Amino acid sequence: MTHIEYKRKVRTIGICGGIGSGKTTLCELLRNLKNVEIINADSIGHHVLKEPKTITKLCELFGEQNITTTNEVKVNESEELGITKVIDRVKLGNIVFSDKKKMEQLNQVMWPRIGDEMVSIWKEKTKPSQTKEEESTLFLFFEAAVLLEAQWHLQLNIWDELWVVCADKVKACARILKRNSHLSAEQASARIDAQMDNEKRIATAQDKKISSKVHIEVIWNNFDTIKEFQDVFNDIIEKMQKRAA
Ligand SMILES: CC(C)(COP(=O)(O)OP(=O)(O)OC[C@H]1O[C@@H](n2cnc3c(N)ncnc32)[C@H](O)[C@@H]1O)[C@@H](O)C(=O)NCCC(=O)NCCS
Ligand SMILES: Nc1ncnc2c1ncn2[C@@H]1O[C@H](COP(=O)(O)OP(=O)(O)OP(=O)(O)O)[C@@H](O)[C@H]1O
Repeated sequence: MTHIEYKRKVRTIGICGGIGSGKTTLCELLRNLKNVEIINADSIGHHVLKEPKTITKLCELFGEQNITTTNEVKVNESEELGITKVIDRVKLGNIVFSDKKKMEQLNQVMWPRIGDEMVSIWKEKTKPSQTKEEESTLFLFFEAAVLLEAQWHLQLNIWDELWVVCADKVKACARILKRNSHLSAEQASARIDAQMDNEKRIATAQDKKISSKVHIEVIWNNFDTIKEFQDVFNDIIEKMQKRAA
């Protein structure tokens, strides 16, 4: 018996950009469109932080008492409770966002695992199926703040486009302070400085190694209202659809 396989056209787009630049806002606008799926690399990272291997490795690096908290969880069918240790992201964040070396140690553990998960998801979404699917192109977005820092633009062979979202530091800092009220101005500023600056990010994305194969879109979001950003967004989507046609 012959099996017919149907392959839907998928266009894979990475969204990167600094903290507070507007990646999530952009994704919220994308969610209103048809044929769009968005995968968030921060969420993949949060799952990776729950893997026993990761917990063991990070406790060795940073000290169990410094980065974990204990949780009461159901351990069996009869609702018995047990204690388990989980990574406390606030504690870990406070350590790594103020210490470049420690951030590098964390990245060495996390980035390969997150990258592997992104490729697995991409393989799943792009594999042929036995049922006839929609003929329209699926736009598969990966929102990954540190996409360029992690070298995923070069290491993961999945991209059709890379979108770089940018906002000036003062703007980004004000947005972070408004959104994360537990952070001080110094902490917000340290988080921005822990990442690539806009200039380097744009230059990295526009480097021939990647821009010769992948469409690069630089998106400035220094606006004070979502309405102003929406106008820019509409234009970007129109061009994205033309490229996919
Ligand atoms: C440091 C951790 C524990 C903080 O967790 P928390 O829930 O507070 O933040 P969350 O994961 O939601 O990230 C929020 C933002 O912080 C910035 N950020 C996160 N990790 C990093 C990093 N390694 N380098 C620079 N900036 C980072 C990004 O802008 C991200 O969008 C967590 O971010 C982490 O494990 N980071 C390492 C893995 C990683 O790089 N994740 C980001 C994938 S895009
Ligand atoms: N054009 C805009 N007008 C008004 N507010 C905005 C605009 N863009 C973003 N914001 C606000 O700024 C804050 C940060 O934006 P957003 O969460 O989209 O950034 P981000 O790049 O996803 O940041 P992070 O990496 O920290 O998750 C949010 O509260 C958002 O509502």
